[in-house]
Amino acid sequence: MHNFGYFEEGSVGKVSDVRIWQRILGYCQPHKLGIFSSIFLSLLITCATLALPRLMQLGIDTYIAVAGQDTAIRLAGLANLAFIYGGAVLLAFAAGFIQVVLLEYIGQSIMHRLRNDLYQHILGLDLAFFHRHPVGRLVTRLTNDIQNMHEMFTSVMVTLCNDLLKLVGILVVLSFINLRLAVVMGLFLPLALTVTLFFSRLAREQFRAVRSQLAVVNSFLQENISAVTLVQLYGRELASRTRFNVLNHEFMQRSLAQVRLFGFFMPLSEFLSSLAMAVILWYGGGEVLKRQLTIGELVAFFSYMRLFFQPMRDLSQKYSIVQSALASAERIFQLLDKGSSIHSPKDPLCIDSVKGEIRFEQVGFSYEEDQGDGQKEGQQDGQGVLRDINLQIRAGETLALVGSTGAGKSTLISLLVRFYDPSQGRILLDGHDLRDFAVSDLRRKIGLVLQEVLIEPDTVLANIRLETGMNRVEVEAMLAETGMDAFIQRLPKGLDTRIGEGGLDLSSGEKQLLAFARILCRDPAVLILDEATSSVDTEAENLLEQAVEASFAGRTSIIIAHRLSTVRRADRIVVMDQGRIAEQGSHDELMAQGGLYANLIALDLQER
Ligand SMILES: Nc1ncnc2c1ncn2[C@@H]1O[C@H](COP(=O)(O)OP(=O)(O)OP(=O)(O)O)[C@@H](O)[C@H]1O
Repeated sequence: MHNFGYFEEGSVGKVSDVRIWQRILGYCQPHKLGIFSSIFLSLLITCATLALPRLMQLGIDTYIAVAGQDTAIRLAGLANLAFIYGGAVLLAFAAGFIQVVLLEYIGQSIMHRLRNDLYQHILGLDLAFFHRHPVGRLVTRLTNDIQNMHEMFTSVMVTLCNDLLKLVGILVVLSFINLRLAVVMGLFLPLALTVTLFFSRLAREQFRAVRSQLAVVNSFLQENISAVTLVQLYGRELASRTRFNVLNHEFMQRSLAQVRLFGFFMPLSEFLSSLAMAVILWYGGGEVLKRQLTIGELVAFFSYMRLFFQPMRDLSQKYSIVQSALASAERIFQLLDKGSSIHSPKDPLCIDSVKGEIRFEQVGFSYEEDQGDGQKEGQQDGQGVLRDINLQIRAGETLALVGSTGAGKSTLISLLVRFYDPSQGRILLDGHDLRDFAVSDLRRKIGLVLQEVLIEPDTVLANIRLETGMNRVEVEAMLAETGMDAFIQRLPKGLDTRIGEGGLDLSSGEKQLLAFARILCRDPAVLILDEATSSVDTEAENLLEQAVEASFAGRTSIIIAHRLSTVRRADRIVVMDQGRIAEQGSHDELMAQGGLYANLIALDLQER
């Protein structure tokens, strides 16, 4: 059964939407020559196909249905015509082949560019966007939606172009042969068109109904089979079977409705075509008797009418594919138009070296949720995740952030590297608002080591230096200085060990060390560390602690601390609670206060 394209969220593209077409044409622009060549090939194919009935007519009228001519001459004439007929068939075949390859190439190139554009765009979007859009949907944009458009560019465009030309061509040729008969045939066109469009709409709805019911059946199966232990434990087999039976029955009903529709349309289209033949037989036959039409012309008419109905059937199906491709295009372009809320200024500050003094002034923040209607809703009835944060961190100071789960520590750090901007107040680096720096420059100056590490399939050296341009000797010196060379020496080929896909799999401790080395390559003025909550092996942990200590010297450092040893080492400890700074001071001062910090220590900072 025909696939009517991929649909999502019940959306269907409007074929009349000019803006979408304009943007699609924008992507076609570099392939103008190829597209024009393909249209030219369409013309060739149409001419060659339409010549066939005409050659048949010539054969009948000039050589077969005439009396009194020498048989040898007639046979020679027929042989010539057969030769030309064969040539036309060959031409249509060759042009068709070249056209398919050409359009496939154009389609693939356009999709390749679109996929790249989309991926590049997605990578540049702010984190808030990713919290609002599930990853699965974004992957769908890059796969199914693009595939949908590809289908339109290749299979549909070929047939659409050829079919439309063929329809017009047939009407023109028919009117040359016999205008009155052509007009009679032309009356069938609106009827056939209406039936086809009506069918394509119904078919699309049926197709979507079947697909959505299939999704229901699939998710039921997934849920129930994965929870089969519970189904058996609570004796829910009968209830589960009954529910499945209902869903399964509905699926069968919808599938059968679709089959009935196809079963009706296919003969209907055949019926219309045969009806047209009957009219030609009656009216055209009469014209032959009145000597207004030759036998050859009548035969040609029959052949043209056969040719006429095939494209009509094709068009009904292709129209649906175009609609679903346009819906895909609309979703893709919407995504491409989505701007990031984190911008670099037009004229960013250019300061080569910063000292690393940080100031939070009346900072407030809430994760906003887009309600889809442009309205933004703050969390907890306007109560932000961070509130009234006033904090000054001196250049070179080591600050430990502690607090229970959900206190807002990670959020505070996210604001520092501009994953988000504060909803209120401002954050200053060396007296300059963070928003005055270029985002990439800021993220080089403020290095954040996260617990997740993105490994690229390459050597350890390449993974450490990334795009910094640091040479091998410099990397080795940095590793030796921080004591991390011991980690490298443990690897089979040292810095040249291949890791990631197809290479060595690093342990979580080793990954942490790599992430740390990576940040140090950028020599950031401010170093931020989210201390590992998961346990890493003791050797890696020791190495990491040693490296952290070495790299904290002379740098502003902020660490989300989960270990007692870390907080003791810090110059100052900031305790967060429900989005506010609850306490701050040295370990001894805070212990003496006997407040929140003392409680956390009693739990050994266990609330990770
Ligand atoms: N992307 C997000 N969207 C909405 N709310 C979020 C998001 N990230 C965190 N939150 C909420 O913000 C609050 C603060 O979270 P945050 O991760 O900053 O706390 P934390 O102190 O770092 O906690 P933990 O130690 O568990 O990491 C929590 O209530 C959390 O549920």
